[in-house]
Amino acid sequence: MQAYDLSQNHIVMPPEEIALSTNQLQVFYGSNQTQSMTDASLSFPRFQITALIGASGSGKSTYLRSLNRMNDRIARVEGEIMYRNTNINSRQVNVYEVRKHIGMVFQKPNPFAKSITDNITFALKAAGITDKKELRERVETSLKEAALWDEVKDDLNTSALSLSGGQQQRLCIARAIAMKPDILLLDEPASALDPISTAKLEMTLKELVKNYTIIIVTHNMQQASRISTYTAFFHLGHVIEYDKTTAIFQTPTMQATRDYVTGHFG
Ligand SMILES: Nc1ncnc2c1ncn2[C@@H]1O[C@H](COP(=O)(O)OP(=O)(O)OP(=O)(O)O)[C@@H](O)[C@H]1O
Repeated sequence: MQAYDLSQNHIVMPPEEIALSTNQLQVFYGSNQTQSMTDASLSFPRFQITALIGASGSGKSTYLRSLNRMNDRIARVEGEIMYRNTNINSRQVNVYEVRKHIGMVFQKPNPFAKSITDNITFALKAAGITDKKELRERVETSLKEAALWDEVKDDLNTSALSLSGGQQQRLCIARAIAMKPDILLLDEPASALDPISTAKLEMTLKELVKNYTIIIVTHNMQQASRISTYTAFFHLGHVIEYDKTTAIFQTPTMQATRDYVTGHFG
């Protein structure tokens, strides 16, 4: 692979209101503390979709998972993660509170082996919501927001495992937004889906971004350019370039970005 100068980068500060930002985020894995993320400083604009792109192993998931402290048990994460004027990477901050505000959807749909309703109410009940009417309303609202309601409204008590992969992934989105988060993190949410389910998921994300700030890891560059406003390009644990998606794909500043988006990478 061609060696790029990793000390150089091009990172813009979006002019919009910022929902979440990281300052010099560094991640170290394992007993020998291998550094997998170096000084990632990015700001994510509110009510926009930001895509994280880069080759396999470039650190996209490592970075994404750090944002709601999913790496706590497997890595040492240094640096600041600023959310509502608080550094949520501080040990004093309760991770369960963080995850109420910053929800996550994973690569493979992972509904619980429970009914559609129970998938959504499980975390709500654990958070102390017991009022039946409120639970019913939250189920309906979140399924509508995740564009799944019309397909499942007559089968709410059937097993979530009987849904198609695309429906399961939208159920996982519904489950995440039932907690009324501010920010949704999605780690390659369409990688296990067929093109029709992928298109439906993308349409859902375009609707959701009216109410949520979305950060999505994707391997699919067409997907990044279809749905995101901003894109960050990662390489070997470094953020090389962060800019408007149109700039990243049409007029990238850095050689590594140019090579990656034109398929001349490696
Ligand atoms: N749990 C872990 N323990 C040790 N090293 C890890 C762990 N998870 C990731 N890494 C390492 O961190 C680096 C970045 O991996 P990461 O999964 O974040 O990249 P990625 O860009 O998301 O890749 P992919 O697109 O294949 O998912 C890699 O070198 C990987 O081996």
